Amino acid sequence: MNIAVVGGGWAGLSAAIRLRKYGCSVVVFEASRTLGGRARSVHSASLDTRIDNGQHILLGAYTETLALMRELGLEPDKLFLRECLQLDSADGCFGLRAAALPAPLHLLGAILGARGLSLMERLRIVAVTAGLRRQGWKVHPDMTVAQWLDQGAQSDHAIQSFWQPLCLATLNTPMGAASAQLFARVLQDSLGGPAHASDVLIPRVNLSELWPDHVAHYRPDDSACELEVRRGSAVRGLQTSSSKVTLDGTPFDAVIVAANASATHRLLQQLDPCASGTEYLSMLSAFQYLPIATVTLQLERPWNRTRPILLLKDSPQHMQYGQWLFDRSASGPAESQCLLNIVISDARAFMEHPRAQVIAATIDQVREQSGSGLDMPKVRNHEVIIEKRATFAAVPGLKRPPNQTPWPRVWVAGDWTDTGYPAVLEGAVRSGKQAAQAIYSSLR
Ligand SMILES: Cc1cc2nc3c(=O)[nH]c(=O)nc-3n(C[C@H](O)[C@H](O)[C@H](O)COP(=O)(O)OP(=O)(O)OC[C@H]3O[C@@H](n4cnc5c(N)ncnc54)[C@H](O)[C@@H]3O)c2cc1C
Repeated sequence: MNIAVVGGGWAGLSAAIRLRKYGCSVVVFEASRTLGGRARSVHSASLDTRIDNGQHILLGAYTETLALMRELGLEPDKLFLRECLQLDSADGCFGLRAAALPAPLHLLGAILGARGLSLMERLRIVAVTAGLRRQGWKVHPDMTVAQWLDQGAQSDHAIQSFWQPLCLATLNTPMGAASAQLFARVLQDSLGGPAHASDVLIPRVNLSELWPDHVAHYRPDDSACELEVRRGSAVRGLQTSSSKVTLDGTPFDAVIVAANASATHRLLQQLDPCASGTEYLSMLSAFQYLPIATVTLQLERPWNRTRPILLLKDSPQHMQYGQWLFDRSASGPAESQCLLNIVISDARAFMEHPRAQVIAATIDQVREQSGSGLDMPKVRNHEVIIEKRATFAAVPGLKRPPNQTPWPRVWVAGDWTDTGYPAVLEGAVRSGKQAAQAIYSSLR
């Protein structure tokens, strides 16, 4: 079988590996010169080094992603800084750390021992989470995270210090609009699994190098099947017949379109109209998107903070929108030793301000919240990367398309398909694997 994959993001590459393992010949077409899609490395001219398009973290619960890396012969233990769940605010006012106990006691210990929350607030967090577990991690599909927290009698203070950062980091959607069901899925995976599922994994190397760049060398057997990766190769035309699909004039037995939802829409709308095609296309065009901004500061010397990740308190009235601070001296490659990443999820408000002002405010925010005795070294240079369509808005009632399309020999994959996850790496990897399995069992 000769299969085409459109898109060299995590979903497309995951599909390609699985298909090659099944003994198919695969060609991956990637529009960009860099593999990885929304989780890729870029060259920063102002910092004169390679950085990521945005700070990413993975969880111990990302089992398919870790398995895929092992399949490629890579060693996740070396490629990630792995830590048990620990959240600390940069100003030291809030903190929790998973206890060295079996699940779920490790998290019970973390919440009951949390610094900066009253006893009542801690008990209510435990109660609302335990209630969710009893309900099989299911909530009403129309409910927002804000409504769920309100129902769980969470205080404003607990919401601001604990729930809001968690919701924005995992769904990139404000609590008032975010789907409680998708949030519950994240909690289920990280809190409802074994103790290591809630571990936080910070890449030690840049994202494209983590595994996407290794895919072209994947050779699971001695067969003549090839896995070819064509970079800088955007697919523009797609046609199907009962026996073939054709991409820009080249025939294949089938295709997995693993582009983002809007690029996938552009390709699929070229196909012959069919009964359920209109409904399928309308699911693809219904997504709304939200931006993520990453401000990278290059310091004069490494800061060597004790924690690689810290929570920041935002203060919109001062144009301070940073939510998380990553000190790359603890986790990054050698060339990242002096870099700090400040992450701003749902960065719409950040984008409204003049760039110079909002960067100065972000630097002030980090400096002010970093506590005495830990003076931040001088900032030498900075870079800002805004991914305008970082993720789809994880709102309630979203209809997400399945991998199988109404057109014969055409499958799709991506974090936006019906994975049950919000837009995350593990969802993309699982979607790719699922599409490959489906295509193989239907065509062989
Ligand atoms: C700044 C940022 C931070 C994030 N942080 C996290 C995090 O911490 N943890 C986490 O789990 N997730 C995070 N995510 C989400 C994660 O990056 C995505 O869920 C994941 O990368 C999506 O992968 P994908 O393969 O589905 O899609 P994409 O990465 O969008 O891949 C699609 C690919 O298709 C290519 N393409 C499009 N059209 C064509 C065409 N016509 N021909 C050929 N190629 C085409 C594109 O160039 C792209 O490479 C973050 C995302 C961003 C942007």
